[in-house]
Order: sequence, then structure tokens, then C-alpha cells
Amino acid sequence: MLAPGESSAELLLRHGMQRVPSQRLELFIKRGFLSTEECAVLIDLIEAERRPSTIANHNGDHLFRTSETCDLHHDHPAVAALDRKFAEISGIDPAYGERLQGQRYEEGQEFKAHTDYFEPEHADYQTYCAVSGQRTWTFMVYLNTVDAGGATRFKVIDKIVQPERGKLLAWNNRRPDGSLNAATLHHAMKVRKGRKYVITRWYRERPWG
Ligand SMILES: O=C(O)CCC(=O)C(=O)O
Ligand SMILES: [Fe+2]
Repeated sequence: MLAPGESSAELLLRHGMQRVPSQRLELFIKRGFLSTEECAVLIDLIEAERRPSTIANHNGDHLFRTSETCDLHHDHPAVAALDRKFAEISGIDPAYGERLQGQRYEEGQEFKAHTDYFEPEHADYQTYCAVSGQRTWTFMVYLNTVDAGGATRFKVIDKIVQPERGKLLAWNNRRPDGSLNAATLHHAMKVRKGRKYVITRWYRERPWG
């Protein structure tokens, strides 16, 4: 039995995800998770309602995350459908997920190397983690194939994932023993040509709320 808020390598493999070979990090990829039509509807939603992206552990670098963000509303049928697909593939109850969030990157925009978990020593740790706990797994889907640039680079394990329409990426932010895994460090590299759209689902240790 999996703890709530947790996925597992075994489950993801059973659901057709492929593991990126690495001893240091549980990272999985699945092509064709979303269809062209599903991606198109979700891109329209991001276009309709975007705002500048923010970061939790601010480090004073105003160019650290230059993309735009869109909070997706679960009452929209396309968002509800995506929510169900994430639940199905991850095995995680949607109640443990943060709200689905879209990102749009223009040419030259990026999200510099970061981890998705919250730094326990950071002053705002309690603000972000008191209710729902730490982030557990990240599931992220690329909604389009970018003309140039925009790859997600996991530099500790030297893996670069190219954005490709409908491709799903998932990783465990912690090691199997539950400790935070610094090898999850990743960089959404600058888009060089065209735009990039992604949607991310971050799961927590406890129900979101
Ligand atoms: O856009 C990407 O490739 C990664 C985005 C990301 O790491 C994040 O939003 O936390
Ligand atoms: Fe991230």
C-alpha cells in the first residue's frame, strides 16, 4: 500500500511510463499522454488567463523565473479531465495535489535551476508547508513542441528532456527513504524560438487546502 500523496516506480512502469536510467533520481517519461486536441484546449485556457510567475524561495534574482503562470480551474471540463488522467497514472488522490498550474514561456524566458521541494531552512517554509506538508511528486506535461530551446535539464544526472506535445514527465522529489533529493535540480532552459506551454501538478504529503 502506498502512503497517501505518494506514487511509486512500480506503478508508473505499470502505467506505461519509462524510467530514465539513474541511480540518483526516480524520473519517468511518457510520450503521448495527451492528444493534440487536449493540448490545444489547454493552451487556449493558459492564453486566456495568465499572470507573471512567482517563486516561493525568492533569492533576489528577478530573472530567475520569467515565464507566465495560469491557475487552472477544475470546473472546466478539460481541466477536470486532465485532473483525472493525473490521478489515474500517478495513483495519487487528487485531494493531495495543488491546483493545476499552466506556464507559458516566450522566447528568452526560463526558470533557472531549482528544486520543487521547499527548503526546510528557508524563512517561509512554514508558510508553504504547515498545512499540506512537503511536495512529494511532480507531474508535468508539455502542451507543445517548441521550435527551439525550452528543454528541461536535470543537470545533476546530466539529462535533458525536450519539450514535445503531449509528453509527460514525472519525478519523485525525495529519495526512497523520504529525504529531499537534491538530484532533482532542474532548469527550464530558455525558449529560443516559438513559445512553450506546460501544465504541472505538484503533490503533497497531506491533502491540499
Ligand atoms: O517548464 C519546465 O520545463 C519546468 C517547469 C518547472 O520546473 C516548474 O514550474 O517547477
Ligand atoms: Fe520545477
